[in-house]
Amino acid sequence: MPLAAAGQFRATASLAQNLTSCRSLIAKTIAAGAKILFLPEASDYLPASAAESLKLVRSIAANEFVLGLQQAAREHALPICVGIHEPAERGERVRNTCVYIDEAGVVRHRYQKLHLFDVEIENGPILMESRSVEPGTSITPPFDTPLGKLGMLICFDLRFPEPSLHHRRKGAQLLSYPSAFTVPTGTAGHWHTLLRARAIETQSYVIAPALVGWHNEKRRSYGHSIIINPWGEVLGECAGASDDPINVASSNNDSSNGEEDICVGEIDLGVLERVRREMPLLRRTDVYAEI
Ligand SMILES: O=C(O)CNC(=O)[C@H](CS)NC(=O)CCC(=O)C(=O)O
Repeated sequence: MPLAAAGQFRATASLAQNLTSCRSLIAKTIAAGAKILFLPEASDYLPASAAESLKLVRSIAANEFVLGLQQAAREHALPICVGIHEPAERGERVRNTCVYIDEAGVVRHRYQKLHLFDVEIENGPILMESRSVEPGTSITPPFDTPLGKLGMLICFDLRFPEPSLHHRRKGAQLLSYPSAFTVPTGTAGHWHTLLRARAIETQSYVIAPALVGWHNEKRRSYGHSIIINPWGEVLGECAGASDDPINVASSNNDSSNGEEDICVGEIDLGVLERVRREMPLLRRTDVYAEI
């Protein structure tokens, strides 16, 4: 059965450093024999502020991080699905997008994050994504990959069942959620619970690669990149953020604490068909609205 890989690393504001980390995840993916690699949200850079994001953002064609991944995809004939930033058409904002690079190194599909993370949680994260990010306005239809039909969503989208059910109705077999989940919400169980719910209710594979560790003095991500099957079972999972104190400058690319890693899972569409056949989820759209 073909393997999918989900990678995690500690992104910083350096595109070059992040490319180096992702190249090492690509090497691990090849060594594991996986046929497709999923990389986290904001893999090109994790900014410390909206101003820094505007300074770092560039178009796909001029993004050295994406160009490097395209070259690696071509070299290894490895499709790569990755979260990045793109400039918005106008205004002082960027787009939070996910692109699918095929085995020839061509950017074939893109999706722009629909739901933005604006939260002010006591003793928790205060993040206002909509200040710097322009929300998407459409769902990219599921498309063929060597492992099955893929529907792309991003991070905070995982809290909303509607777009994943929409993908399922359109034929998706795999759902991807590249993420940069916060530590307080991850520790509360939201990451595992919601992702397993999305897998169980859509009877699909869920692949969620996540950033991990300290990105800058203020921001740390939860990690726990994960692959879940249509029965809700966890097939593979990476470690969480280590308890190391803030160590932004020296610790990137340091895989010794286990943060930079991949997990893999077998994608068996026979299992998916069996789950869907054995437990048909027939909706009562005569009673409530179809999504
Ligand atoms: O685009 C960037 O620069 C990086 N983007 C992110 O880190 C995004 C928006 S701040 N993070 C999340 O959506 C976390 C959601 C989350 O943690 C939850 O739902 O609990």
